[in-house]
Amino acid sequence: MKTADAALPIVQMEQVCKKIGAKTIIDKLSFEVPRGEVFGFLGPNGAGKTTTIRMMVGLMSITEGDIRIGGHSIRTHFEEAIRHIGAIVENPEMYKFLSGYHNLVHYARMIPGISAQRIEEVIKLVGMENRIHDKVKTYSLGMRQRLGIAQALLHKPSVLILDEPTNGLDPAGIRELRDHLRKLTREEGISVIVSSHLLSEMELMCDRVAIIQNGSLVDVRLIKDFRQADDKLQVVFDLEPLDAARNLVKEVSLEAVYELRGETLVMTLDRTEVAAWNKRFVEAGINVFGIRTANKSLEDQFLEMTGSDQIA
Ligand SMILES: Nc1ncnc2c1ncn2[C@@H]1O[C@H](COP(=O)(O)OP(=O)(O)OP(=O)(O)O)[C@@H](O)[C@H]1O
Repeated sequence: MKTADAALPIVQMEQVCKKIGAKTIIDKLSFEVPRGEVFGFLGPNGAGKTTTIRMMVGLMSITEGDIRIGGHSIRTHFEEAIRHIGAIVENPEMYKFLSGYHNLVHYARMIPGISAQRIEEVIKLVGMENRIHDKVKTYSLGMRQRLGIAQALLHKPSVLILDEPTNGLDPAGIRELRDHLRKLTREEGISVIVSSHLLSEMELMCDRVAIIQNGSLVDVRLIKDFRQADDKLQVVFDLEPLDAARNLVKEVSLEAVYELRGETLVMTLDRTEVAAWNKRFVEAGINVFGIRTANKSLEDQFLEMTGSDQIA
């Protein structure tokens, strides 16, 4: 959806607080979701992801602060703000004995101005052309979810918000979902917000993540920055004979950082040095059986940031 505010972030969280009774569930949460990205909302169980998403989509009131969607305040300009959102927060209602197509037609009737052509478009966007005329009861969980996404896209929202979309999906289903979400950002220019407590899934799906814990923001980072956070690589060389390799390392460089770990030699290197060391070992008659990196996983980095072992 083109708006005069196209340069603004699609979602702006401004010092959002949610209190229920005496309990503060969300505490001064501020961050921005740039347009055209898959944005992850990550935190351990109970961190406040669902509460935040419910506030974003207008299902729950905001105690303090504001949320702007496409530049419009959800507090003062609810209709304009909500028009930009397509969301699946709870399981979408579907008629299992109707086809996917008839579900979409039924749903489209409730939204003014949805054309038959738009229905065809959303079917294509979620890649369901081949199965759309089958009954929903024959669909896998992943297909039901894609139908839900198609339904949420009918009114051409600027941002699609999915709460824990990978729940219950197998790895193939997750991969498929990721491909479809990426396609949406590319082909429809739509922004996508997904929540999850699973780092591994976020890494696969998202361009950027906001990490929350106990209702507060820990950090917002590009996934690729996590990958580049360590510019030095820990490189594990599987070598034989190991003693000769160690002697060579000592001979070549006094500064080389290395350790013997089991039957391997682990060196801390710039990426560009890896090939040079491989060459030196081979030229010295040392057998190189394997080279791999052993850097901190994204997960380790998250755990360090949140100081929590709850994120799994
Ligand atoms: N209506 C409510 N009344 C009181 N506390 C609530 C209410 N709704 C949520 N909470 C509490 O707020 C906190 C955040 O809940 P929320 O469901 O937003 O977390 P979440 O990050 O989505 O977790 P999960 O991954 O488990 O769904 C939890 O401690 C929860 O118990």
